[in-house]
Amino acid sequence: MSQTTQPLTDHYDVKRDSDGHRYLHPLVTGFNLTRIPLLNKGTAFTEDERQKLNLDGLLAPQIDTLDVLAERLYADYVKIEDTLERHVFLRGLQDRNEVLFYALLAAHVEEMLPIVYTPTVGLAVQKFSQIYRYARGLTLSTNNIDRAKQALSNVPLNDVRIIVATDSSAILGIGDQGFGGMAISIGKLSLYTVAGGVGPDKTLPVELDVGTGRADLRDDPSYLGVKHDRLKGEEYLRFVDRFVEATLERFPKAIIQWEDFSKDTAFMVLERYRRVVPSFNDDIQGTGAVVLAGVLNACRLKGETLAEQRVVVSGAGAGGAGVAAAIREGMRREGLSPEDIAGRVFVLDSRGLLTDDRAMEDYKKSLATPKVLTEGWAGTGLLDVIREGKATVLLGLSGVPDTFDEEVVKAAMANTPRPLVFPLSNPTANCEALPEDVLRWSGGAALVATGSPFDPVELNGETYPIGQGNNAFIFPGLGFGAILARVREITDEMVTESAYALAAYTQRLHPGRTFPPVSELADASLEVAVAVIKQALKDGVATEFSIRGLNDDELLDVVKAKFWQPKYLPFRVE
Ligand SMILES: O=C([O-])CC(=O)C(=O)O
Ligand SMILES: [Mg+2]
Repeated sequence: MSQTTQPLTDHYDVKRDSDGHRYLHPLVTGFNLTRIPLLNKGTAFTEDERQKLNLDGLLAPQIDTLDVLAERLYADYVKIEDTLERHVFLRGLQDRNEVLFYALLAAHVEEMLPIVYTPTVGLAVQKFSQIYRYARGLTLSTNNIDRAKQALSNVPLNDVRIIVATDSSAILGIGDQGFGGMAISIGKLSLYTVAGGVGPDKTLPVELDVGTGRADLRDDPSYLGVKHDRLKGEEYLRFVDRFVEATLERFPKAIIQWEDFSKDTAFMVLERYRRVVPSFNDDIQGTGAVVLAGVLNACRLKGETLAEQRVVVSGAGAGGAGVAAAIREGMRREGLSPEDIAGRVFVLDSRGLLTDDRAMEDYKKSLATPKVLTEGWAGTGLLDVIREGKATVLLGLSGVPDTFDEEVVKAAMANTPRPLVFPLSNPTANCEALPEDVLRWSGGAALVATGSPFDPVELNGETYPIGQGNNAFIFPGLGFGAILARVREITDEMVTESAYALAAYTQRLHPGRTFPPVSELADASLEVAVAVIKQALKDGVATEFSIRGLNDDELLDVVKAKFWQPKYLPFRVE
């Protein structure tokens, strides 16, 4: 094959000058350089670069700085009213000039997170075929899975460290989305960079298009995914095996975050691969950890412990199961026995309380309440469980709006003056209750946190900030710590430590809150990363030598130094 037919995997080297400053040595110049989002600087190419890189005459005469470009883009951005249009605008920028995208995002995290991430990303997933513009990430489908290695070799990156992969079977709370799930992989990775310090050249969104169970998508001529039913059973596993095999070969240092797999595949995929490739499931483990952190903080605000609570988890999918497991682990750490815990954590699916006499999927069995504990109860529906189980904490992971209605909240208030009510499902339309309703019904007494962003609630002259209990507070730091420690495996303890690190961060800096403000996502992630590295060392899964024996402050310095910042590096051709 001639040079020009090679895939574009080597388009630059990052080098250091004699003073240790980084610069880019481009292997591509001229017009092509302006078409590579990781390298394009738009009008910020300097006069010298323009001349040396064959760009002379191709750009506007004006030479801008990154800051000026970001301000100009922001002025355009705010003129757009529709949130999906804003998402498309930002995604377009990401596909054109990636450093500028991250500079803009970093400068407006709180404002733009709801656009690149939940809730707008939910809409972007649903409309993905309509808003699709450029190639980004890796799509494996039944059309090309037999050529997975070739497909991986076409990815224009050489050192991917973090992959977010989805089979789109349970996107957020909105279910099977077929090919559109790619938007969630892209959105999660934007957070890895802006909040988790992983350079965009080290990130790869992956869509595993195994088909869709939705006939409406398959029949839609504008749908861009493969138009057959989902692979199941052996065929499904062989598909994912091939992805993992090809990934291990091409990107041996990569970690995989499994995202939005339905309960039918999430547990199996996690267990099948977590010791083959360092990986974790964001919905089971990330959501579990973030909710544990928020519940610990809310308990402290009440002057109580977690071990004193009685917890109802509404929803037994990946998120619900993960949250129940995390809460149980938290109670175990506070000294409760398995028997004590069994009487304090109640998990409900769409048919009511999981009790051990019921027929159910394997993964639910460990979540079930012993039937004997419910003897004499009036029933096993949500209200019955809250009343009979004396619930003090309500965690919504069902994806069903209005699950936590006034009667439900008042039932919890009969058990405790200040119940924790966390309607956590995403996006906003799938949230179990609106924070302002919960606060109104409880006269401001309930402690409320959600999964999607909500404005503070004003009630009787008081302002209540609504904590965002989203796994965005966990996965960027968890993944970054795992990358820096070069782990062989991501252990459950590493995930649990990330929860305690987030709780500690919040308690230290925002003692009145359940979660930090989203503007501090990156700061919180630094501390999560440190805790994850420490636990990786303790668990003997860290292979990175240079972090051994460092104290907390030294580890924090390492994490900060490695945190990628959006800057245009100078180009040099020798
Ligand atoms: O993406 C989010 O906002 C949180 C999450 O993982 C989910 O809801 O599935
Ligand atoms: Mg998710």
